[in-house]
Amino acid sequence: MAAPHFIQPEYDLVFAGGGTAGCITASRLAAAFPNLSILVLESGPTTKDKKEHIQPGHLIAHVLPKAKTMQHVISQPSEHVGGRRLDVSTGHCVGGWSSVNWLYYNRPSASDLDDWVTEHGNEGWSSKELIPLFVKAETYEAAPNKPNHGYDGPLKISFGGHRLLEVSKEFLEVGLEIEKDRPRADEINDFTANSLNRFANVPKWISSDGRRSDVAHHYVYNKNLSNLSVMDGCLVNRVVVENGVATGVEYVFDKRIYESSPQDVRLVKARKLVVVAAGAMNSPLILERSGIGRKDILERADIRVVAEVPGVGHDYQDHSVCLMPYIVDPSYETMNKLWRKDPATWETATQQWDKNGSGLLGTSGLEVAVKLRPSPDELAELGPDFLPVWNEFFRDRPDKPMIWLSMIVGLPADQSALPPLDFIVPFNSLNYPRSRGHLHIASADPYAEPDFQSGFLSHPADVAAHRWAYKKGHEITRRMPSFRGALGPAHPTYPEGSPAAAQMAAQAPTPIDAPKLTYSAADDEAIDTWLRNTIWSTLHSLGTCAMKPFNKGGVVDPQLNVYGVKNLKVADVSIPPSNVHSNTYSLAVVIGEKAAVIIAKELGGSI
Ligand SMILES: Cc1cc2nc3c(=O)[nH]c(=O)nc-3n(C[C@H](O)[C@H](O)[C@H](O)COP(=O)(O)OP(=O)(O)OC[C@H]3O[C@@H](n4cnc5c(N)ncnc54)[C@H](O)[C@@H]3O)c2cc1C
Repeated sequence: MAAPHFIQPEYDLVFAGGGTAGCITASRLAAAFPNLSILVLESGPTTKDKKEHIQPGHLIAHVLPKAKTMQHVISQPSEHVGGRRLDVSTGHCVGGWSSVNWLYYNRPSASDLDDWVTEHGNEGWSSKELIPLFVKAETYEAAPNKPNHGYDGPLKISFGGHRLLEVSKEFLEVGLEIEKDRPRADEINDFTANSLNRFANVPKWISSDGRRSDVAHHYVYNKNLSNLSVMDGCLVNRVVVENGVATGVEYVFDKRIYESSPQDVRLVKARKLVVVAAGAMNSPLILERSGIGRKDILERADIRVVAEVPGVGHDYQDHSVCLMPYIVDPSYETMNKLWRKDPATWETATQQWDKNGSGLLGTSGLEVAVKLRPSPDELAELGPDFLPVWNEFFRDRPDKPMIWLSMIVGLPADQSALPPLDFIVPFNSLNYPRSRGHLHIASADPYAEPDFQSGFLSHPADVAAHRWAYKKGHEITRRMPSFRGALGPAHPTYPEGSPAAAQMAAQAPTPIDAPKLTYSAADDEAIDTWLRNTIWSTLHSLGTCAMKPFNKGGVVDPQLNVYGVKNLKVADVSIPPSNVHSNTYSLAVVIGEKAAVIIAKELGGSI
């Protein structure tokens, strides 16, 4: 299909990328300045009124290999991950990752944000200044009258149309029983240390009537703003910079969406400002294609240097994740029954959702979590590789967890490649990995694969943290009454004769009061090898256009201006200068809101 758009030659503001932060900033500005013309160019397809973007349980559609709503970014092979090339996908549609993500509601610690000021010099980005923006964006249906939550913002947060599956309940019950120092809480998102070491049923970015709280439907489609044009299938190649000023962008109609569109390069001018909001996996690539980046990287791709900004794409960060798939008794309700379209489950779920948004289609199957910060005894278990990181980074920051343990009630993969069983997947997401990667262009072609390295497990402390947390997850899961065994090939292969190896063969739950497994050095080595062969990304890529001083590797200043170019900003999850412990949707939302405030002020108004 050829692209149907009519795009004017000039707008006041042009956005490269119509994802989470981009849609929010553009929508807030369009509403506040009715005379301002705003264009958003989004490379992915429209999401309007499509069930796979509205029904949370339908998210499996985006996991399928041929899904056009995801862009698969493949890393270079690395010895640290067993020589594998990792697929770190990113949302590729209007609404970006907010339209395809797993809907788990999670917020950073206050110190994660305060570090951006105290360590990286970004005035205006402290927790005190940002928390009101978290509050402004949400309607917290999960509980009334909670401090630091909002009750009239665009994005609804609740437990979804399906509050807690039986298997999730078991996870909480067993966790509470064997982790006596980690009690139950009804809130683990209050920005403080009170959120740590507590088991909780977590709310989701889902309204209580079972609908995904994406930004496309809640900031754009429902607003009908006549001065805001969001064009799908428009792939931005580069920002045009003339005499040090960004004056517009060049784009092509994305052939992955509009297959028969001619590939001629089009130009749209920006009278006031260009905002790059293409996400952490694409914003640095747009800058580099525009001639903004490290000199040798630009020259290698035959691109004229417009501004030498060596920090572009330099410090890729993420949360590496360790997934632990287990089989559960078929009598339990799991998302696998829905995802493989078991006729009875699908029919019931459809009826329930059509009636009032309830049932399995009203959840993502991600319902429980505990944010783990090790006790002194546990620090000893973590061993000498982790201790220096504890002393240097964690010890004096009591609101920072090391890792969070959560669980998906289902194995989220192409179901046609799986046996027709019921699974649960506990997983550990490492909060502040020491490992770093990079993301650069390898060519000037906007469709070309980038030069990407995740950096995962290149620091021994990260391996130690994952090894420790894997054992913790296993101790809980093997005691759950629904447990029917580990999915063999997806767990460590221990040396013959070790107690851990015997346990791997178990197909029935372990008594709750059984002693914890002990692991030999050889067992630990088996876990490390398995980690390297299976570690993956939580898909929380960030930091590739960091907001830091220029001489410390920064790409943008605290007003989000790209160093060395006028009228050009970056606004998305590529700008955090350091990691946060939480998932990153809440962060993208607050960056979108903050960017709107900054730009509104520069335009002589306020939001
Ligand atoms: C599968 C998945 C599950 C996740 N689960 C959770 C979760 O449960 N909870 C949570 O808090 N976070 C989750 N996240 C992360 C979170 O959703 C993202 O970090 C956040 O939404 C990113 O927002 P952003 O604005 O930085 O980028 P995006 O939302 O990705 O926006 C960037 C947009 O730019 C577009 N674009 C890219 N290149 C170009 C170009 N050249 N021209 C034009 N357009 C372009 C992209 O298509 C995209 O729409 C998940 C992410 C993924 C991928």
